Amino acid sequence: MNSALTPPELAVRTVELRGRAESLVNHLPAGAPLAWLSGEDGLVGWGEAVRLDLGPRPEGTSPTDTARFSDAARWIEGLVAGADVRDEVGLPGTGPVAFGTFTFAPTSPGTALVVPRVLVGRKDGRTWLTTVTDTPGTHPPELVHSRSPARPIGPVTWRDGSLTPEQWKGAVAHTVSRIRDGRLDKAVLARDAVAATDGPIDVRVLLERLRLRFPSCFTFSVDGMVGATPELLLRREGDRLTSLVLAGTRPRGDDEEADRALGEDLMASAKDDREHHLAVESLRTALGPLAEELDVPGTPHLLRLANVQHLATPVRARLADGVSALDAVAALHPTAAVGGTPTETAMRLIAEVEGMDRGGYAGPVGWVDGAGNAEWGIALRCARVEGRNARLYAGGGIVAGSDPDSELAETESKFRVMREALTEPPA
Ligand SMILES: C=C(O[C@@H]1C=C(C(=O)O)C=C[C@H]1O)C(=O)O
Repeated sequence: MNSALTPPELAVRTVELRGRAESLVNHLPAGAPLAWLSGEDGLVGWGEAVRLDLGPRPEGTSPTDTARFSDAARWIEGLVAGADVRDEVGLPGTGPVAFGTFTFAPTSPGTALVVPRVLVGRKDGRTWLTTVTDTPGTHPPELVHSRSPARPIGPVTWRDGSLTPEQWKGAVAHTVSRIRDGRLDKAVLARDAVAATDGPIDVRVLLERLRLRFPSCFTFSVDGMVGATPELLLRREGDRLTSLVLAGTRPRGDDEEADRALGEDLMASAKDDREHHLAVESLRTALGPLAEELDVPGTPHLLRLANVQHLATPVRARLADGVSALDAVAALHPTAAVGGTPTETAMRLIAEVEGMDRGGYAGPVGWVDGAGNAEWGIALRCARVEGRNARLYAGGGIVAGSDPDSELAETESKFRVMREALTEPPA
């Protein structure tokens, strides 16, 4: 547990910036950038005005324990209550903003919230600058930095993660047999792969490649977790909540005909329909008690990304009075798109058979502002970047009809997001 559960008082200023149309990534200094980008819009931040590190809960804690979310919510409330805020823009993402990464499991280290010293944001053509200092009327030293050019990423070597592909297929087969025995309906199994290069990885290079290649996704960088997720756990604007449930996957085809055939096969597949249905129902069950209105379409649509296609269901809700974004995150995580059904049985199986700690992978990643607006994605298509190494993660939903070879191929399609961000030659 962090000693700083009572945050310091901060002076927060947001002003509009005019005539800035360049990529938000260009504003970032080297180092540990904070980012949440969707096409041209989003937030980037640097410097640390204040941070909260939440350590792992003790072994034996229930896998569905939500203390890390309530601790974070309390800390943010204190921070906002004590802040001196002057915000002349007043949009979601202005004023005080905390970026965060929550671990998938409560017993893993790595949950952190960071309030940057400097933030640049853009939404619908409006750009703003927020600075955070300890004394009103001052500028943080991080405001002015010389723009260092992005450092190219050198040649990358790869090694297996915690399990070899054969071992991982064994874990899938074991999971299928548990599902057929009737012990659970679905579990999402993931694997890792490790990249090493010749010098510190400049996260700005990854961010720019990911943002351009996946404009409909959320490209993120928070405390070492870097990726481009298509899955929005929730967006909160006022009392409106939106979410996008994804489950059910095919690769993209090599030509238009093959691509269409793969999409049609996905839309007609009973196995994928079941996987998707379980993910949607887990969201409905979790959100129901928090919502005044809940709109869940009956059938999914096809979402095409550069590397894969998914079954997708967009959900809308109006939140009941007093329900915060982090209350909703705590209730929703983990959906059956990344955990399984029943949740607790699936979480225990995942811990038993994956042979790795997921850390922030498949956990919530995103930001929340002082007015309670927020965007939290599920940290997928991502890696933990540390120095010259990156540990990539990818998984897939296992149900009674799953085949280990196809599941392995699906994880390879999902790894491509970060593999190509690491190895794409400069344009
Ligand atoms: C688990 C991942 O993705 C999730 C699992 C999916 C599936 O099983 O079809 C699809 C989208 C995501 O909800 C991942 O990308 O690692």
